[in-house]
Amino acid sequence: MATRTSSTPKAGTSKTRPTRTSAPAARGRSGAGASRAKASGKGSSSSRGVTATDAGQPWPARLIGGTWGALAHTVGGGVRRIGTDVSDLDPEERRDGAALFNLVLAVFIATFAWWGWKGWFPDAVYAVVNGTFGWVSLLLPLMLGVCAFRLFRKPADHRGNNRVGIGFLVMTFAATGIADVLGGLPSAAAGFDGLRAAGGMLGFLAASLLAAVHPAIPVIVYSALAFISVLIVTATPFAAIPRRVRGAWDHLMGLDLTPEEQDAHDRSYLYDSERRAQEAARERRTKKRRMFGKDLEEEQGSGDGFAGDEPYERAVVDDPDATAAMAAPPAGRSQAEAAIQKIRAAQGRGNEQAGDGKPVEGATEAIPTVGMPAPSTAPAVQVPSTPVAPTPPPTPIPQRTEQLQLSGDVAYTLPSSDFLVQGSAPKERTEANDAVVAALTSTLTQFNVDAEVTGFSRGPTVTRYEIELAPGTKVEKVTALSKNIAYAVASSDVRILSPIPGKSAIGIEIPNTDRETVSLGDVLRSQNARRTDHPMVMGVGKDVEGGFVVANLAKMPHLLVAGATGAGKSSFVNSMITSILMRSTPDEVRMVMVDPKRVELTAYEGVPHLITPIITNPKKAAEALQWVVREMDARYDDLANYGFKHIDDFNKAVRAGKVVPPPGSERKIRAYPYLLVIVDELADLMMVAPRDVEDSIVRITQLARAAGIHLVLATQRPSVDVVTGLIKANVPSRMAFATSSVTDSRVVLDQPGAEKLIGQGDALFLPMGASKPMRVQGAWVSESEIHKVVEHVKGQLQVTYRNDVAAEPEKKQIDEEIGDDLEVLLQATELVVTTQFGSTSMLQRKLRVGFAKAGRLMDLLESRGVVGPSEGSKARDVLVKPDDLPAVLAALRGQDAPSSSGSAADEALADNASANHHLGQYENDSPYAEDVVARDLDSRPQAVDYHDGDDDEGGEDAWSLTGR
Ligand SMILES: Nc1ncnc2c1ncn2[C@@H]1O[C@H](COP(=O)(O)OP(=O)(O)OP(=O)(O)O)[C@@H](O)[C@H]1O
Repeated sequence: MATRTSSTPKAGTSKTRPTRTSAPAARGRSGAGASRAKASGKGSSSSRGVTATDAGQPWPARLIGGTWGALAHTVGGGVRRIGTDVSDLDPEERRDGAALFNLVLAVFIATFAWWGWKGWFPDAVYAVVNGTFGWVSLLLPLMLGVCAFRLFRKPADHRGNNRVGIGFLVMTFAATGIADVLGGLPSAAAGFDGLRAAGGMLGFLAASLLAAVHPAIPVIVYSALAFISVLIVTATPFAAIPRRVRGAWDHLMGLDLTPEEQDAHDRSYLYDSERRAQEAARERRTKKRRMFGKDLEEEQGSGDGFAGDEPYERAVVDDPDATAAMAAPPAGRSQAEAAIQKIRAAQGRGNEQAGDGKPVEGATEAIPTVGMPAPSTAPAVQVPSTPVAPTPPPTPIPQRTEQLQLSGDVAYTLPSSDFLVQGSAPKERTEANDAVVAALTSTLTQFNVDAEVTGFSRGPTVTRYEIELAPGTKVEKVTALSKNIAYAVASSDVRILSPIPGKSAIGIEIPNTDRETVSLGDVLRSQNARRTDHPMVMGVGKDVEGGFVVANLAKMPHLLVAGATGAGKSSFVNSMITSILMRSTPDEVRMVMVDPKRVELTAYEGVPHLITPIITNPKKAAEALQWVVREMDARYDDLANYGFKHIDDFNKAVRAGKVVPPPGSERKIRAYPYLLVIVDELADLMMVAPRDVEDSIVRITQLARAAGIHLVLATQRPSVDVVTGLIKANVPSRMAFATSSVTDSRVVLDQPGAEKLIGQGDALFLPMGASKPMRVQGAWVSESEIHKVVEHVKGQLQVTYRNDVAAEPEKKQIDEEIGDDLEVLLQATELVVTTQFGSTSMLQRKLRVGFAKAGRLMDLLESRGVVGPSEGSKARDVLVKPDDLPAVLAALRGQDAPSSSGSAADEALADNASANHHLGQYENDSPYAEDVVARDLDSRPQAVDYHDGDDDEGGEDAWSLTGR
């Protein structure tokens, strides 16, 4: 029996291929293509009549081939029409010749096996068939008939057809084995007559050996095999057997389920993994926006929607009619014309739906941006004829399950989701998209590329058009056309993805001429954001398929944000901070903001999540990073002392009351908040203290994850001197906005791409662990929204700043830094101060040290205020007078300074003294009691310093557990 008599060699073997989309064109093309088509058996000569190569055959062969093909095609058309109105298929797909062969064989065997046709020819064939299969030959016409039917109806389902064929082979073999046993296990001596009455020759071979061991064995083995063969033929996994059996029973009893019930029923039977895969596929489908929308209502009605988000995440599924129209345009009309017509027809249907009792509300609403210049792209151009999803009413973000009770019994209310406005409804398809499809299609046709635009996913900024290649067409043929495509669609920002990750299709991302703004409110209200109430989750934006993207900053665990001026970095940082303010209390997340540009983050001044005023001085910022390192070390100490690996576990244990201070300690142990350190311009910091900043960043990024400390570094200068190799290696997540060069893109993402972005929030997001960046349109939050959120948050709690964050590092730190170099540093100080000449090469010569060591000494001198900053090849300014030398040397040695004049040395000494004093406090278990600076003495409760012990109770700092 044959499931497929002519196999299909991969068309990649041929240079030209008769296009799927146009059979007449294929016939008109080169003889090579046509002959290959024949060899392939695809719609072989049988179904397509005489081809060019047929012409080389003798006429009787041509006549038979042509007649067979015509007959097969007629029968195939008839079979396909049973129960449907589809009588024809793409000639490339048909297998009518093979199907007819199966059918003829089935009928022929039936004539003598079922109907007892006699004669020398049927008798001879019957003897062979019956002698081989025994009475199982009675089943053969049935099996062949099923195969023929499938081949006529589903010729392209190769896997299914092969499965059924293999299933029937197994079934035949098993049945002959059983028939042999039931026929009394005839011996070979019984001759053909004996075997024909049982399982034939095949049955004898199958059963005799097993029956020699025990007659029951072949019955058991072949019954099992027969059962398995039924499962193969019916494509029934073991897990689905009960469901199928029950389904069959219900069908017999007339208790069939409705499609919805069936769906629910199916799910309850599927294994978890299968269900998850199904749900993932369903989710993907719902996100996907296809060009040839079938029936939006139908998809929505299938019960796949997600509460509150359906209009955003709704999918438009393929319309086979539309695809068919693309595939086979009417003769005399170009492919592009046919596509456009089909699109218009589909669009008309979409409009009908929109008008069908479902008013399109809010479709033309743009995001109100009160009090600030609207983003240049904000109001999306409305195309009246475009089907638009109705905008859902904003659903409030559900109440957090956890009681938002701050330390000190202060109830804290998160800002209402109403503060963030609702964006305009996303569009599935606009006329601009249709125009691009037509342009792409005609470009492919003009350059004779055998490929077609099979769909597109419209995102807010760009649309990704999907192009599928005909077998044998090289990917390079499309990628080489990038300039022509850019020309055709009149956009220089065309980005080609080959392939689209996870798909056998090329993606062409083309900016929308009618782009849309993504409102942060919509992102935070999306299902993705609601799935978790993790306080560090931020709204990122929307991907190219229009799906909402949210990210957990705690999992990144550190993020580099880069892009040219005006590309959207600051807007992203704003969205990030606003997300945090919307979702977290100051007990959960604290922030350190560094804003050397002084204008970007001022709106957040005074929010209780801050632990220090917004730092604008780069030098102070570098110091703040050092504080973060100390903070991290302190947290690690606690983790180590209490035996936890991550701050989350520690916090959980604290909340459960399982962390108790050691006996004798009066410390009150509190959960540590996440600490988010945001640097809005890294370049400014790297200019003042490159080594210190790099050291701190590297140390933080290497270790801080477990301590709940996360860094976000933004820069508009992603060059190697700002984003050094060390920083890059330790900041795994990247968000690249449009960069000015491919070199910059490589610095941020390690690959090109960002230089092709189109600015204004268009970004490539490469979260930790991802191999390919994801294109997103960043979420937009307006100044007025930020203002509302900030006002609310400030109204809840009064900010409490610590004053040690941007302070000079402690003496202990200094000692550690100097390490074994104290002696040589003292000599260097003496030398520089007495000569008043701050030259590194002088230190090299006089102290006989290498260049690196001399440079380090000079840096140490700078950090202690002895010399000024480096001025290139010039000697540094010496800031200490020779008179002050003893005091400075004493300070370096860590000794008490003799009081003297108010010079830099004095200040150094004073700093040291204060550091000592500070340390003393630290050792006395109340280090930060005085650090809590209340800025505002109004009636609001104060944000509690999470390290602060309770003064009255003589509380101990969270990390002074060991009584240091
Ligand atoms: N996500 C967004 N959606 C819509 N428009 C945006 C978005 N992000 C930025 N824009 C537009 O781009 C302009 C510049 O953005 P932004 O100030 O964030 O750029 P930047 O990269 O921070 O620039 P700079 O480095 O000069 O501060 C904004 O004023 C706004 O009009």
